[in-house]
Amino acid sequence: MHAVVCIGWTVVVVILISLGLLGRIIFLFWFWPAVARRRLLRGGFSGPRPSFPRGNLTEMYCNRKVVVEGPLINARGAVDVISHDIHSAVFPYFATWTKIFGKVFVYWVGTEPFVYIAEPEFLKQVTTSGGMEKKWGKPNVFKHDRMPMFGNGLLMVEGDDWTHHRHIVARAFSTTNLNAMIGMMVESTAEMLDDWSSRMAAAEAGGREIDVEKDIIRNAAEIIAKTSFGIIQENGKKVFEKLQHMQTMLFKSDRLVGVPFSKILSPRQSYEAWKLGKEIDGLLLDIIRSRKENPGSAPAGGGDQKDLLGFLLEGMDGGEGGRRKLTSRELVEECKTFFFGGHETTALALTWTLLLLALYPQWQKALREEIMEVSAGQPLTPHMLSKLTKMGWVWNEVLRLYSPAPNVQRQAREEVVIGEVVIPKGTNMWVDVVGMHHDRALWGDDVNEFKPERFKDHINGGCKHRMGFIPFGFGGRICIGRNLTILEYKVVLSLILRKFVLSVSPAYIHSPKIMLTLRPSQGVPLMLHHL
Ligand code: HEM
Repeated sequence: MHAVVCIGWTVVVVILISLGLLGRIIFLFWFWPAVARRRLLRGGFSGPRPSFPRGNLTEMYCNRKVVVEGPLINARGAVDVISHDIHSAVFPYFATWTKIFGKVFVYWVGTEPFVYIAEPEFLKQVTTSGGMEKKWGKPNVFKHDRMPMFGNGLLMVEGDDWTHHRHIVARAFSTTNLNAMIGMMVESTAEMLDDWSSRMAAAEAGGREIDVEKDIIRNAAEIIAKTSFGIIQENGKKVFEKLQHMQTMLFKSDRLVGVPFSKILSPRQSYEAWKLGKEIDGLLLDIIRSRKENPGSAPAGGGDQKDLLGFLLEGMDGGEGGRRKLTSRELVEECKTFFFGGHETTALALTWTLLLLALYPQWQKALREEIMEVSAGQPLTPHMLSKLTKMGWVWNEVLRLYSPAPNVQRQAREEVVIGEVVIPKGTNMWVDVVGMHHDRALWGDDVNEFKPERFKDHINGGCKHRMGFIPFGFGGRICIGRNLTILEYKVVLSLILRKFVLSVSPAYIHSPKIMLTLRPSQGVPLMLHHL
């Protein structure tokens, strides 16, 4: 009798728990999205009709056409100038929807609503004006998905933790600290250029074709690994190989982000990303532990060079202003954030630049002359780099046309009200950086032309709105690595242009594509000649 009662109660408890779970699932994935949709429509937003459970993902990915232009060299052997009008190639769905719904509308990633924004004035009003910034955090849907990559590093933390991390990390990115890293950048790049030279020695006269994208990414990964956590040893190499592997894995499963239980749909990828995350954390913790035990141990190339981790540890030891130190776990997550946030973006800015300089030899010549004049073949110094003005214009124009970070996202932590417009708590925001950087209304009729001189007299390139040019994001969360990245850009580009002349290979196919970042999906084969 007693046993029967026990079984009865167990069944009741199991049923209640199941009903509770079912209720929560229905609330999260059906009821809340339905209410949010009604409120957004009532608040004046239009947009494509979503379906359950994929939202608008089917239109976004399944029917997707990748626009490929090329080959670049026409039948007469002459270079055809390729089009930089890339918005409809990389975001065909947004290009179609903006024609129907305008520059602000709502679309759905699975059961998650996203307000699409390609209108800088609207962006300004909802994010930076009148204390709005505090109302926005990072989308939970991406946070969970990219946890093994960024953890709770600076890119993802919010609130007081963000203020605390940003304060500590910013000190590591001071000009003095960054300048001390030039040696490491030169060292890695010199190895890459020596490799190019030896590959050229084996080639026939007339130059050698090299897919610069792969090598530039590898070089940038090595530089960021050295400058972040000082690694050159086998242990360190393992870390960055695993980090790169994890990035590929997470991108593959990215396609189902926002769809309920998507992790269960790709269990192998989720498990492997988790496992890789654990291995990387373990290796980084070892590096941190040994650096804490031997604070004087030099990173990378030895001597008095320091990496970002070294500066973070040093800052912590000061126990500044009674602030809490970063824990070892937080340091691991910052190191991963530097790696993921820092290497591919910088490498892509460099890769697109090499392509554009190969396409526009007059600019290649102008930059080479500037470098020769400023450095006269001597080792690069911070002072020399600061005098590379034209290179600065080219840098900005590349970031405008081929922005490595093609979008920025946020999620409303509380209700956002701007006049008649109401954005419910929990709604996400997707800022289309590529869309704004290619908007004729903001830049004029030459919007899709490569014209670095537009930055000669205007820091904003003559864009009609202050927030229409945002390669590094906006507001308080603007990229913390932007001074590091321009330094690396100038060092690597100067070393390449001092040694090689670049032209476009007939094999190049112009096919930019979004893979988290904006990448040349078919690589960038260039013809290299010694100067
Ligand atoms: C061309 C190169 C780069 C581009 C285009 C770029 C772009 C961006 C953008 C758009 C954001 C804002 C993200 C948001 O608001 O959600 C950002 C933030 C960030 N970037 Fe970069 N980045 C570059 C290089 C770097 C480098 C070299 C590092 C570090 C080594 C870095 C580390 C970060 C971090 C930690 C944040 C988060 C800042 C915060 O939320 O306080 N980035 N970056």
